[in-house]
Amino acid sequence: MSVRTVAAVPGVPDHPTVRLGRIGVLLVNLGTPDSTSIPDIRRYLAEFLSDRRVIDVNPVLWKLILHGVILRTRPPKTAEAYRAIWLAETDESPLRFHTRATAEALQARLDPEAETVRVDWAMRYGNPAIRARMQALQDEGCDRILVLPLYPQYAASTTATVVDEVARHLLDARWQPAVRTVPAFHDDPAYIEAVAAGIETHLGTLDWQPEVILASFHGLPKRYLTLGDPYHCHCAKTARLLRTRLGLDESRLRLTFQSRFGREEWLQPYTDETIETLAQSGVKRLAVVMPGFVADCVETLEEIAIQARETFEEAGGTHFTAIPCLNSGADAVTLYETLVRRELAGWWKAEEVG
Ligand SMILES: C=CC1=C(C)c2cc3[nH]c(cc4nc(cc5[nH]c(cc1n2)c(C)c5CCC(=O)O)C(CCC(=O)O)=C4C)c(C)c3C=C
Ligand SMILES: [Fe+2]
Ligand SMILES: [Fe+2]
Repeated sequence: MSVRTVAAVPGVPDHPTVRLGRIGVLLVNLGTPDSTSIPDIRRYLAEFLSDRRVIDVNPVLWKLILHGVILRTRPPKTAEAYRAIWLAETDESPLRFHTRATAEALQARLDPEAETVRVDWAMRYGNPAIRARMQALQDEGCDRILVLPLYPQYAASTTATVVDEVARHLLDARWQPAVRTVPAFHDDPAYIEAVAAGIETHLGTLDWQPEVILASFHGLPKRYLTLGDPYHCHCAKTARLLRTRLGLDESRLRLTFQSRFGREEWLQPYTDETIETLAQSGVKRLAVVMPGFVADCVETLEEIAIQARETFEEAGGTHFTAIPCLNSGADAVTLYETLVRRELAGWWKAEEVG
């Protein structure tokens, strides 16, 4: 199939010229504030924490708590964390930087001239918004759009809420594109290989080796697991496949969960408590890999590389390293290229893409 131009709609004299037949690929990540100012952080947290997929408690009660307590108390603390990791050169968060760089590199791999495949990126919360980028892709002639939520492990709080937002765009569209979504890739050999290679490369740069590696994933309320969310199982499977690939047993590569929010119980074991216990029990050298985050962000660079390091060293550890996420490196782009080509093959004959 080739790109074609529809010059006019018969009977509609001033109908604009439309270019059709392109495929859009939309990479979607979680989101990020526009700046580290308190109002921008508050706006971002308000959007994020008002999402029923993220916080599912009684909506009336939650609105009171969110606006009455959380959005008054949390923004200064969150702003401080973002300031510690903000990229001065491009004036943005690392998550935003890597999401954009990944989209650009993937465009170059798939179709450098963007003749038939147009790669774009969006954020679920904050900017650029999913609905704006879906429309922009359509305006550029994409009548099919492949959405890639950048979460290896499915969670309703992450993957599903991206698809919800795409669906809201479709609900309002008079002329809908055809849409596909890339499924979770927690056990995909291409993903496991990329993460394992990242661990090996990073450890190869050190003049010491860890006694223990923690595979630390973002947590979720434990209740979400009992309600049927497969996230915990996806994380456990990723950790198991990494152990097999790296030849490590459960005591050398441990599964933990970080970034708790609120008072209820979250998935266990907790990363911070595990780090403290390990140091107190005599472990001196620790590495932390965060395979659930495809790009470094406030949760990996501040909570782990800064805070968790302090926790470990204060409890007696001597050597600590936070392994970089896939970010926008060649391995990451190869992974996304594999995932995207597999889906596009259903729309185009493989040889027609790129
Ligand atoms: C990778 C998967 C993620 C899951 C699952 C997830 C669930 C989840 N998160 C919160 C609350 C917060 N998360 C915050 C930051 C944040 N979360 C993820 C990813 C997942 N979240 C990322 C990649 C980031 C970093 C974004 C960046 O720009 O760097 C924050 C904001 C920071 C802070 O104030 O601590 C909050 C709040 C909940 C409640 C939740 C599931 C219910
Ligand atoms: Fe989060
Ligand atoms: Fe956090």
